[in-house]
Amino acid sequence: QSTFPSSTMNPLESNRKKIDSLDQQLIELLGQRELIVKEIGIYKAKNHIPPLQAARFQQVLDRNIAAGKKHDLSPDFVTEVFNAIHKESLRKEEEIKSGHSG
Ligand SMILES: O=C(O)C(=O)C[C@]1(C(=O)O)C=C[C@@H](O)C=C1
Repeated sequence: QSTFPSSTMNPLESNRKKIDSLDQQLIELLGQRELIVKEIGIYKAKNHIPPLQAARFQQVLDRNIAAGKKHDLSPDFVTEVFNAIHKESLRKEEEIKSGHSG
């Protein structure tokens, strides 16, 4: 096994640090997105607009599949991630609509 200067991390450790930082950013961004979804949910509930907006979600998906390709992310992967995000958006907006959102 190769050794590294004691002052520096080995590549596994340093790459795991990078992943930890990126994961933290992902969570923060998802939290920010979710806050906006809550605002949309309140607006929709007040204005009798259904949570599910299939055409809008298709646009979101298409745009992010295209963006993902530039970063070497497969369309299947981007679709899975955004389906999961969308599912949570709908759960939140339905909760707000039913008045059980606290
Ligand atoms: O754009 C909306 O109407 C939203 O509520 C946001 C959002 C999303 O998470 O992107 C969520 C639910 C809709 O089906 C479409 C899109």
